[in-house]
Amino acid sequence: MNTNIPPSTPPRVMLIDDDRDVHQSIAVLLRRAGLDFAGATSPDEAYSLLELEPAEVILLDLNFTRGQSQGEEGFAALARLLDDDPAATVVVITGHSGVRIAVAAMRAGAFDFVMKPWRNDELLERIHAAIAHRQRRREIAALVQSQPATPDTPALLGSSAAMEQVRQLVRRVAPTTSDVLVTGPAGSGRSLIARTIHSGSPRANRAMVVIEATAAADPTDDLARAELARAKSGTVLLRHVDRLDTAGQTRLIARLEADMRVIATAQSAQALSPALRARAGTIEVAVPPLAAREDDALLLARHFLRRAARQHGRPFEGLSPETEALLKITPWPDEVRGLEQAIERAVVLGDGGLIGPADLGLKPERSDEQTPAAQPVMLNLQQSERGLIEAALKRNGFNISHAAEELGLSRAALYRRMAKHGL
Ligand SMILES: Nc1ncnc2c1ncn2[C@@H]1O[C@H](COP(=O)(O)OP(=O)(O)OP(=O)(O)O)[C@@H](O)[C@H]1O
Repeated sequence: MNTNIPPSTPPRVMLIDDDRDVHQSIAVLLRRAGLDFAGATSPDEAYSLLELEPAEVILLDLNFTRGQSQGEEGFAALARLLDDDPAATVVVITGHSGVRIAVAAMRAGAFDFVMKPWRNDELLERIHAAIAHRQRRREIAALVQSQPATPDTPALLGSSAAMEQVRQLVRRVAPTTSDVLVTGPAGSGRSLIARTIHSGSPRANRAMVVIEATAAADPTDDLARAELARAKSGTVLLRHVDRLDTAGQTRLIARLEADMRVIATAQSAQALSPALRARAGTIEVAVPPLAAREDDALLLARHFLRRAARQHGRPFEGLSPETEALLKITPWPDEVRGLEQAIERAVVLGDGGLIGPADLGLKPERSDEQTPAAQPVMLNLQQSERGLIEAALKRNGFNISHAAEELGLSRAALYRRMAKHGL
């Protein structure tokens, strides 16, 4: 989750409420008070927006479904907001008779509450108190923390039951020092989950060392050896341990220190030797493919669209209804990464209007066909490789070492491929 707030900008307050009239009146109030307003009409939209830009204070309405007054959805959102950012400063909005609910929300980690209908001066007072609290916390954290904090880990988005289970497991294992094996298809978010586990761990104030397992096991790779040594008494992310044969896996085990926390990624635990499974596979976190995540593909597509539009300074209208329908049923080669790249391509190459199926390489649904309704047009190997390299370079701010590490290549191999593709 992105928690870095530039110090000089006006404090940002996010409202999560399904009522557009409430948005309008609070937006006016906050802007007059010199604050920056951001609005989300659902918790899912809020997680995505907060990932792109953090807020000093979050105003959270507790009831989203008409007729509900017990605040279950609001409490679930409160838990998730604090889970994504334990320093989140949340002020809950409750109905006028909701004292019991307000108390429960504060016990659950809310900073404060306001009751409907509120007086504007009282609401502003609460917001300013929350902003001051958040800033004090940040100052104290800076004083206490002598080491630079771990870089922000992007939030793990998705609201399907399958991802909720993953999130629960991550929450449980993160604060321990257990070794973890993260399994799932390539591009499904295994590394992101590894980073999330690390950032929730007692060792989070030390950087996690990320190494391709093939390099870590290579006796001639002195750089990888030195990197691995840095992870002593810390945490190492060993990517793609299943790319090693049994001998390689044995060499790898020999290099792992007893007090290193190992988080490894693989397609499945099957390819691991019993010895490596014993060392690195104490707990398995299985990442489901997008196809098993209900409507998460759509939620992620909207998020990637917002992010790409912001990153590349492109206006965006959104996804066309046809695209949205197809996104729910389309299998993506390379999973979340494939979807992320397709959206970024569409934003960069598009004209800023609605994104149609063709912009994502999707074939419109044809009712007369027996074959699955939509298949992304597979790019040829050359294009895919170029796309992967370009995206890795961008993601890593054109840092060759980091991009090479992410791609599982040596720096030299990455340079060769960049030259081949004219990058
Ligand atoms: N649930 C998610 N929410 C937001 N972003 C996600 C999610 N899952 C994956 N991503 C993004 O998708 C991209 C691919 O994820 P990641 O690199 O973690 O996959 P991976 O399984 O480790 O892939 P590989 O091992 O093949 O490189 C990353 O940019 C990551 O931030």
